[in-house]
Amino acid sequence: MGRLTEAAAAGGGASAARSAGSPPAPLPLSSTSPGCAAAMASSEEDGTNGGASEASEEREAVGKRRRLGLLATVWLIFYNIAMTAGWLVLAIAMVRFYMEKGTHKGLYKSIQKTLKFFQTFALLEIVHCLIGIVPTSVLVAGVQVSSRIFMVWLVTHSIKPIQNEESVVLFLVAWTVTEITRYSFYTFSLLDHLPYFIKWARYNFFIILYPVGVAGELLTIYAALPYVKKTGMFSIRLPNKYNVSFDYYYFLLITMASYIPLFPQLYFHMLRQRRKVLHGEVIVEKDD
Ligand SMILES: CCCCCCCCCCCCC/C=C/C(=O)SCCNC(=O)CCNC(=O)[C@H](O)C(C)(C)COP(=O)(O)OP(=O)(O)OC[C@H]1O[C@@H](n2cnc3c(N)ncnc32)[C@H](O)[C@@H]1OP(=O)(O)O
Repeated sequence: MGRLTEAAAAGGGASAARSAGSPPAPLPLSSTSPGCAAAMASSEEDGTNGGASEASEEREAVGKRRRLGLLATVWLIFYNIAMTAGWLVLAIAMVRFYMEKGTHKGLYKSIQKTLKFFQTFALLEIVHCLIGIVPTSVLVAGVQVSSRIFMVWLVTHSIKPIQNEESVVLFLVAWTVTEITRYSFYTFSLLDHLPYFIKWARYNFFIILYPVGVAGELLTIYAALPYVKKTGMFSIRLPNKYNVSFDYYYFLLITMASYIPLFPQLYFHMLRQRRKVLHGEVIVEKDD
């Protein structure tokens, strides 16, 4: 999935096209949606964007609402508020647990229902992309959400002996901070009242939280390997009437290996988004 990325000086043409109502199209791995970028002049990193930029942002927001339609906007506001609230509840529960017990042991068990509910609910993000109410790439959202669902249901929920690993806390904290920031970013954006610090947090926290989260996930899968090998869980052995075999142990190894090509793509995608949104660069991406 090779691609050429060119960062150019900010320009408003594409943005104007979107504001005029051009439909959102499914995008390649990196979203090329110029929404924020075109609206923001490059002086924005320090939060001192001038009146012209604010007017431009306002026009952008009006265009975005028109493009989305009322029903989709209302739904997304509801969805993002619900998700922000859900992850906030999770954050509070984790802090309270640690303050009361002074250990991370038992933390996963105490928050697992809320985690499973809200992370599974996030499958709707793929639906949002598929039906075109958000311009995120289906592939980006798909990799992001499916790897989380996999971690929640097929690793941490299914393999009880690893639930007290420190690495579980690592990815839980990274996910929670990320999602509170991300969903509140979307909510305030849709309401046209985006505080600069939320925008800043959305496009800076990931620099640390993404590697921390991925490290937590990989270490957790690694910790699960001996148990999976010993029990043969989720594995199908030959001979059987379908003549099919599947080894969950090797599946986990392959999944771990797949982080090597996939994670850098997501990380560099976010770095490009950061340049676009915070520095006003327009990123033009072409398939090779
Ligand atoms: C079966 C097993 C499979 C296993 C596979 C294994 C391989 C996995 C390898 C990789 C693993 C990653 C694991 C992840 C770990 C973590 O999460 S660790 C914690 C740190 N994480 C992060 O920081 C996550 C960062 N990721 C994101 O922010 C996003 O999820 C994204 C999917 C990468 C997309 O970001 P981006 O391209 O910036 O797009 P969006 O933010 O989605 O925005 C594009 C436009 O769409 C609008 N929009 C999107 N969603 C909404 C919404 N819900 N409501 C309203 N609007 C939305 C958004 O505003 C943008 O609009 P414009 O401004 O108009 O462009």
